Amino acid sequence: MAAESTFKLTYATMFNPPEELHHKFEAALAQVRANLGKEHAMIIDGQDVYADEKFEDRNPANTDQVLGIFQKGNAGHAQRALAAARKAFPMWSRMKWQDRVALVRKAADLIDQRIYEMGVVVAMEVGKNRMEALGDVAETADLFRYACDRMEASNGFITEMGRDPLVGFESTNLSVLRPYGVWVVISPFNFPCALTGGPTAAALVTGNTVVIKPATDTPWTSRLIAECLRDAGIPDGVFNYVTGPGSTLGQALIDSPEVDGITFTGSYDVGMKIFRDFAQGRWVRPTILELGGKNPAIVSRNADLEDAAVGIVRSAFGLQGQKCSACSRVYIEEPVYDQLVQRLVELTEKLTIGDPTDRKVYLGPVVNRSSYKDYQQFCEELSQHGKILTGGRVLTEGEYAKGYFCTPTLVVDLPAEHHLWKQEMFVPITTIAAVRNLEEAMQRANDVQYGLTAGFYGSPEEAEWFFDHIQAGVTYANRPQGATTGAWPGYQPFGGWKGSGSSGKNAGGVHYLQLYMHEQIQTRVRRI
Ligand SMILES: NC(=O)c1ccc[n+]([C@@H]2O[C@H](COP(=O)([O-])OP(=O)(O)OC[C@H]3O[C@@H](n4cnc5c(N)ncnc54)[C@H](O)[C@@H]3O)[C@@H](O)[C@H]2O)c1
Ligand SMILES: N[C@@H](CCC=O)C(=O)O
Repeated sequence: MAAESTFKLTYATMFNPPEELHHKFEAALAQVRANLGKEHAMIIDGQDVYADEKFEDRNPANTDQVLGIFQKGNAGHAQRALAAARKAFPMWSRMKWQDRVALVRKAADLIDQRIYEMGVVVAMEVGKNRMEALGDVAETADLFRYACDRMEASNGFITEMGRDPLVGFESTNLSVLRPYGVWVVISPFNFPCALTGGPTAAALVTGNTVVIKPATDTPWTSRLIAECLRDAGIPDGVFNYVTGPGSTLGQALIDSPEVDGITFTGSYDVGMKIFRDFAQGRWVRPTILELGGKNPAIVSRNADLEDAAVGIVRSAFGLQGQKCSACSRVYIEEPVYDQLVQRLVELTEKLTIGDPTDRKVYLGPVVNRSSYKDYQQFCEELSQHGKILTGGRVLTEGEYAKGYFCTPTLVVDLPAEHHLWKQEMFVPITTIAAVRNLEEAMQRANDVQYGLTAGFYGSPEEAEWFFDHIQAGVTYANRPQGATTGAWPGYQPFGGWKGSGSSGKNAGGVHYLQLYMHEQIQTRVRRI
């Protein structure tokens, strides 16, 4: 975002962008549209690699539109990519860390240079509105730079320790964090840029070599990240990009003894399977899992209700509720329940739905037919067991006829024991309940297997109580920019507790890079 020098794009600032940003997005949109339907290769050992089988990447806003043709990589491609990464590891890991930092920074600059093109691809591939799409790309460049900054701030993680109190000897001790080896990054569809690029940058800057496998709904965005890494001059084999189904290609990566560590971001069920499968190796290998969420907002009788309403609606329906951090549950103290619910409905009904590349649109389509069907089934069930206040239907006429468009949905009167209070739906549906007091809200908020993000609206004293009691890795108080969403590297490092994540250290934070390295103590003794 260098051109808009006074404007720093983050998920919290994206609501009033400068006009210039829209002009540049429009220009990039025209260019990308003129280049749809092309075939894209995998990248293994620096070479474009084609598979016998292919798959189509289609636009969820208009499923007639083929965005690109991608390679259906198989177990053989997984082995080739891992072998290339293994071969490159000695050179890359022994390179001065300052040189690795320089290359990763250069890749960040290239991402910035291509931000509009990449933003358009994210919007078309995922269905993100244009500001969310540009945010995903800008976040990626910031994650790259943050990883570089942490490497520098930590002196490459080389730390002088105490000297042994020996008579007649000088004994110096160094703690050196060193890379593990070959790292696999498996990413989800919803943040195809940041959640592919962020772990990749962390793994690379710390000296690991990488194999990237994106979600099958979003292979194009990751191809563009891979191009930025390649064009920055990162040597052949240091990163490799393969595409294909998780159940075959992804599983082959997980099952390989050639993998030294993995970062998986995706659903709880797939993540737990990967965790168990990966544990079948000969020793314990680092497994960073970033999983689902069922993120609550709690609203006290002392809250600023307008801030609460705006923040909840943004977090419930940004990216069509398909953020791990989406606000999918709301607990409101009884005295302000009616007033807040009325305002939530008003704001929800004002949201614009349509082609997400259009600047006026807030909600695009959900990502694929499976999510579209899920939405319809959830709405059917919720209408039987609760009351749908607004939404609850898909749009199928006119401009919506060829896409997966779902109306943003608010539900009340769902019994507290209903399973949809606990299950991640990952579509634009939020359930709302009245609570007698904040203790009841907190008990219900924590009574799920997840612990990713949470939001609170109330007095400053109540907010401190909230932080102290909520079981979640990213927590916000009194934030109209987003009740539970909108974390940014360096500001809100992102990660979850309980079933939402394995490492307990958040991405884009001060403790993250260390997850990609193991410690070696080097003791050097000489007689004096
Ligand atoms: N905690 C976080 O930071 C975070 C961020 C974004 C999304 N998510 C979660 O991701 C989910 C949505 O993304 P999704 O639908 O793409 O998730 P998903 O679990 O369906 O897929 C994620 C990735 O895993 C791959 N995969 C599937 N089966 C595999 C297997 N057997 N072996 C190896 N790889 C396999 C997929 O191809 C994809 O690349 C939600 O649950 C969301 O909460 C979490
Ligand atoms: N950075 C995102 C979370 C990514 C998960 O899907 C947010 O905070 O909204």
